Amino acid sequence: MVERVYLYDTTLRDGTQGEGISLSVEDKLKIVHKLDEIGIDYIEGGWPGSNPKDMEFFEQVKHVRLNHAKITAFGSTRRAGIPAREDANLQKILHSGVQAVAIFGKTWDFHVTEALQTTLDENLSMISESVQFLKENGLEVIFDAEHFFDGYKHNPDYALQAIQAAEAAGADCITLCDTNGGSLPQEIEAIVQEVVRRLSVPVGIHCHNDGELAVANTLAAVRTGARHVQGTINGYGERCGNANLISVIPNLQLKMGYQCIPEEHMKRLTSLAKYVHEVANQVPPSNQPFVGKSAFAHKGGIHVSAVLKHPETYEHIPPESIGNKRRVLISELSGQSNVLYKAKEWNYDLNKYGSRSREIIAKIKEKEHQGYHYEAAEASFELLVKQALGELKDYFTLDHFKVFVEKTGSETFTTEAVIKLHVNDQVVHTAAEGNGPVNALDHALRKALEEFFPMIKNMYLSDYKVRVLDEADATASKVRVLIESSDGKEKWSTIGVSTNIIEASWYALIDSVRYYFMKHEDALKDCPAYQLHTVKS
Ligand SMILES: CC(=O)SCCNC(=O)CCNC(=O)[C@H](O)C(C)(C)COP(=O)(O)OP(=O)(O)OC[C@H]1O[C@@H](n2cnc3c(N)ncnc32)[C@H](O)[C@@H]1OP(=O)(O)O
Ligand SMILES: CC(=O)C(=O)O
Repeated sequence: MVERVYLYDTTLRDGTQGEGISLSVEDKLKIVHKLDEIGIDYIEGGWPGSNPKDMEFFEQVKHVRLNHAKITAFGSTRRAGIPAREDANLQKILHSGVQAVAIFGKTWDFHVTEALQTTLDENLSMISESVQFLKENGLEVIFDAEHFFDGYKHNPDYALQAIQAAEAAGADCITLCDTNGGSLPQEIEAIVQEVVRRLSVPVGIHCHNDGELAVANTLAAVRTGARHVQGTINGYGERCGNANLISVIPNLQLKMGYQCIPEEHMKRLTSLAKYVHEVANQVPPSNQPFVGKSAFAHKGGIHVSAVLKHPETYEHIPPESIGNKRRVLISELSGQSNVLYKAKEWNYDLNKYGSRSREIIAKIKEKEHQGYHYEAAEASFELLVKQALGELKDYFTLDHFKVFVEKTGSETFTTEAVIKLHVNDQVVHTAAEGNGPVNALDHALRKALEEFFPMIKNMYLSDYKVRVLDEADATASKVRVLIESSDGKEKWSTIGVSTNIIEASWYALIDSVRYYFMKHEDALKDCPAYQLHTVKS
């Protein structure tokens, strides 16, 4: 039978101890729903004794119907020198209305004498009396053995006495914490093995990522008997973060054969990770293992060639199994296979064009050498392919444009662009103002084309980025302009490179418009200018 590992999510508590992470009560409630849906067993909502926001969360979450997860509160053992029933933190946990609680207690003697500034015996009493008090009040109690691994390395007898005190007082699970995140997998394995041998209650693991080993250490603990795993979505957490459940889950379930969440929910991992990044207002790291945009993005030609034959040549798991997808990138490191793959994605059968894919590759490599970066501008790449195949329509041609920037005295800058284009056999000549030269050029181009292609009103520039390519040349440097455009439904990116920023912007701008027209050729039939010729490659 498949063995079960229980998941305890602390995104809403330890996750918010990460720099830059702050969640409102509404954010926390939204995340609770998603965690419950995917099958997390315990959701630690916060520390009721810490702040009014967490108290409000526990009030509001009482009205939320969950299918699976238990909402859990967090807190510490009682303060030194007072009875547990008089401890304000423990009282607040009881009033929070939860059925389960995790309380952390000291297991490293150094922390007892230096941080708590109390005696080793008093700390053992704090642990056992706090656990007992919460148990007597009907709660499921998880004891988080703070700094357990460091404590065990310095004074194993005391560390063991501390967790045995929690067990004797009735704790339902003892979670061993690598609080400073500095332990190595082999240390975790040996220590967890020893603890599992000595305790009768289930053992859990809670790892921090200071040595970049939180996931590895968590897996090592499970290998040697831990069956309760604590972590956060996307690895948010104090300092360098906590064990990332988004990586822990597929490793345990797909590779080590444990069951953590229902099999059919595995495909939701990618969207869960993105959702939590979004709510937490974090930019998702593209190289995040398993779920990042680049996690299955193949760039090197050798890789793409092999992946097309057998995906497992360069993929450790099928991307779809966790809801991600394979991508192929175009760059100077591409081979024919990259181009064939992309062409197939766009439904072009390059095989019928003989050696064209080689010519396309040669062109890309040459352009990338000039400063182009097609990986970030797939629309420009698609135009390049279409043009090379002789299938790109000649929507308009430029006669010339002029851009004027004027400043007189204390007046603000004014900018104007004049443009002359040919659309079929007609000439169009317009001018427009803008809040800068590229904006004025964009306005003038649109104004000129609007009469022939009214659909241009539906598209707009959604992002504009400039990067200086060879800074050593200062103001004579080459610049790369990347433009992102949208029609409200789709987004596409185009590129231009030149030593002149206006010229680079122009190339990116016209690619953006040409791409839009190319993708909506059916709609172009209703446009006054529909009599298009193809562009010579
Ligand atoms: C390993 C972890 O991640 S533990 C969780 C850490 N998270 C947080 O600290 C976030 C929430 N914390 C808070 O809101 C506040 O720190 C509070 C409300 C808990 C306490 O605030 P204050 O009463 O002002 O105390 P302060 O934060 O300055 O110091 C912590 C106190 O807790 C004591 N303490 C620390 N661990 C424990 C423990 N396991 N059991 C009992 N007391 C403890 C410390 O000795 C210190 O006591 P002192 O004030 O007598 O020196
Ligand atoms: C309990 C906890 O968060 C820790 O020891 O890291």
